[in-house]
Amino acid sequence: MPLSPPVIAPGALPLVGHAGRLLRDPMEFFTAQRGVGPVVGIRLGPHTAYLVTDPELVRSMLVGGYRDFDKGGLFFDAVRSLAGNGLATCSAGDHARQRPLMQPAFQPSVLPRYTAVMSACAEEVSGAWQAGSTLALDQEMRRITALVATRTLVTSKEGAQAAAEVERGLPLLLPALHRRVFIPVPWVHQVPTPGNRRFERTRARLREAVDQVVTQYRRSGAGHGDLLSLIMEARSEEDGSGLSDVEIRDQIMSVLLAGIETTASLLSWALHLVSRHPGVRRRLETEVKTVLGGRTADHQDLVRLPYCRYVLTETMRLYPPAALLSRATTTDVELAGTPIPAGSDVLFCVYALHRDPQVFAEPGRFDPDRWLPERVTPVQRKGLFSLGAGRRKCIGDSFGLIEATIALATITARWHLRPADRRPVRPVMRTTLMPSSLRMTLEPRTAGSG
Ligand code: HEM
Repeated sequence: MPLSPPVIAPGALPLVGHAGRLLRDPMEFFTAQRGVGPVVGIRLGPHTAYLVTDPELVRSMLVGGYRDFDKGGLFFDAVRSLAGNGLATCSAGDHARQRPLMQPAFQPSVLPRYTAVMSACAEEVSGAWQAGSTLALDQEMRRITALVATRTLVTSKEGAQAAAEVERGLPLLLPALHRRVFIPVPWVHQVPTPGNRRFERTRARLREAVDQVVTQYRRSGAGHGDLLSLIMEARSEEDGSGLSDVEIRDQIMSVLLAGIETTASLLSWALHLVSRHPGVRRRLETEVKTVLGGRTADHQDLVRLPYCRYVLTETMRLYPPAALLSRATTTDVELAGTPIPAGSDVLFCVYALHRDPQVFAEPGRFDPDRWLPERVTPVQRKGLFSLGAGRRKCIGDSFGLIEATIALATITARWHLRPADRRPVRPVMRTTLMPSSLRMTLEPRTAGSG
């Protein structure tokens, strides 16, 4: 194929390029680029990034090309400023060493021990809600996932403090990180404006809290029976070495960020979609009532809640929590006839990829049944990137899905959620994709309402 430079996305302004549109409504902007070409140039000031819009090209990049397309680029450079060099952000070389050391903490045999805790956390938060009250459900979902983190990932007193700092700090840190993605000019973020100072203060508090966790686990020995203990105890099969203190600090930060915010986003969108689709809500309520019959959800229930899973999978298709991801090329490469020099930023927008009508019929429709075993197609399975693909696929995928299934079932068993806002709920990029607002009024489910 003859090589030619990328087509540049229309609408670039002098000096700033596409930065304004990207800051205003990135999902709309990225979705609009599908028709422009499989690889589209995006201008951010003097900088050109490459947006890949073709699902097959993205898969080939993630699966076969993971060394040429390494972690980095606009999105991960920004995340690295918070999460350091943990598993989610490290380069392929570090990843080959870190992933086997992290894997034992996430293997299927350890997950059942967390399910009861997840169930108790969802009961605790949703059990404290008052009938008739109106709540910001996205914040409540973050309360559940932060509580789960403190009771499964890092269970010490210091761990609870670190998770509380994450819960408090994320609403400020994540939108700021998002701005850093599209304004990749370091000095802009170093000017001592009130916003930048708040960012620095919050980040410093978070780092300090996480450092205290590492110090305390080192002093008292791991053995807390939590995920962090498993990570600290892991040893390389090759040379018997474990993770260093700095690596452990970065893993805690990564796991807290990834674990709390992504699952909170998934749950928020699921509650939003279910509240707007009465047919889906009724089927969900029937399944939950039949399976749980008023008792608390446990690990054995997971296989008996398939509709819950289809609802969550479909939610992540329409509103993937990790909606925008990036890579940095480590060598000169070529994608669909476009030459991409080493050191370039390559972006892919999972939200836009999931709305490709070639892959998903009626892509804008919320249809959990498209994931029924008799309906789902290989093209759909391959076109789903909500949990990534290839070697960098989400390590917490089962953990997050179990947590979301249990929380969705627990909330559905207790409550009807009625949207309290007339304004449409819009997707807003705050590093993860969150609803612009999710105020809902709570009505208890009566015995006969399912
Ligand atoms: C259901 C909610 C979740 C979603 C949608 C999600 C999404 C993702 C995605 C898309 C990736 C790949 C990113 C890329 O290719 O650049 C990823 C990686 C990762 N996730 Fe998740 N995640 C979720 C839950 C979790 C949880 C609960 C944890 C930890 C407890 C976690 C920890 C990680 C880590 C450490 C990585 C990096 C893996 C690697 O590079 O080897 N995630 N996640």
